[in-house]
Amino acid sequence: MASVLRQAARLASSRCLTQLSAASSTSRLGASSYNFSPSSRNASTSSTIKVQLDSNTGVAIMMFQNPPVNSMSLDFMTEFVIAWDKLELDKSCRGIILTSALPNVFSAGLDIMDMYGTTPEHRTAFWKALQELWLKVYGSGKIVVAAINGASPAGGCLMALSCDYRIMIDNPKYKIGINETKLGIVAPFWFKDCLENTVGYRMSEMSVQYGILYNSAEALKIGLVDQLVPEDKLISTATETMIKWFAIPDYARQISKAMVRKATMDKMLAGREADITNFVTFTNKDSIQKSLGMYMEMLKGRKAK
Ligand SMILES: CCCCCCCCC/C=C/C(=O)SCCNC(=O)CCNC(=O)[C@H](O)C(C)(C)COP(=O)(O)OP(=O)(O)OC[C@H]1O[C@@H](n2cnc3c(N)ncnc32)[C@H](O)[C@@H]1OP(=O)(O)O
Repeated sequence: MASVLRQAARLASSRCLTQLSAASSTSRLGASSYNFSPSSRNASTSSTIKVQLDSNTGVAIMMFQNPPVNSMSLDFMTEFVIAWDKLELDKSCRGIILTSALPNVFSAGLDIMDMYGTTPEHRTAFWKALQELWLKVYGSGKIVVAAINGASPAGGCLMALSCDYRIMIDNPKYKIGINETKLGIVAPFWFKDCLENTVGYRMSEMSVQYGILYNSAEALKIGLVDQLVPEDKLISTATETMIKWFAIPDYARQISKAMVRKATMDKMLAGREADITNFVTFTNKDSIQKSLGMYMEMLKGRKAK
């Protein structure tokens, strides 16, 4: 089966290479060069992001390794974007699987310590980095599959929602959702838009207000994830899924994807500066700082028990 899929991918790949390079100019590409050799499995590791690209299949696996919980700190997001840009420029890469190198957690979302007790300048850089990351993943011309191998709250859920397909380990202990209100903070409009685009208006209305974290079965039921698999099948299923998507000509798929996502991206781009100001102003408030501090204490206290 795997070899048949690989062969199909190679055929599709050779048929679409010209189209892919033409389409690349329409996708959001980054700025650096990244020369994987054309026919082998290549690895690249920064301190928090590990990338493996199989140039035979065109599938790259990008693993988060920012212990203890893959929180999205400014450093993590900066390294993510650098690694992402390199893959975007690599024509042998047609799709990217996002997953975690740590057990039990995909990503704990934004690093609360970057929002708590930091300067407005720091929070401005932090929020810009998040916007940049999201624009790149959501607007990518590549096929992006989330292989969710653990908890995925808030920013972690946003990361998954920005992919084209979500596969999650079938385990009720892993939760995913937009839980910001539980921290006493508000998810920005573009988090909400991504959720709404995926699960619909009514479900997102309930979800963002209550700050609901769904277990894997619930997430599948509402369409927040597309597929559940046993833990030992996660990466193989993600890879096989990706290779099936490769049968679609890239150019047509990329234009279709851009068409579907354009309104959400344009809305965010138009409100980008205001969104940064909102975030900084909001997190300047004493009441919000207090909520964040209490939440961190709760997390640490929970561990002590
Ligand atoms: C108007 C609009 C304007 C805009 C207004 C503002 C908009 C902001 C949008 C925010 C988006 C977000 O993503 S906010 C972040 C939301 N994230 C969360 O709520 C997740 C909180 N974390 C968890 O639930 C758990 O940690 C979980 C991920 C399930 C893993 O559980 P575990 O038992 O394995 O691990 P724990 O013991 O809990 O955590 C291990 C250590 O990691 C720390 N830790 C856990 N999550 C962390 C986090 N997100 N940031 C930093 N540190 C974190 C803990 O404190 C522990 O630190 P030590 O004790 O020192 O080891």
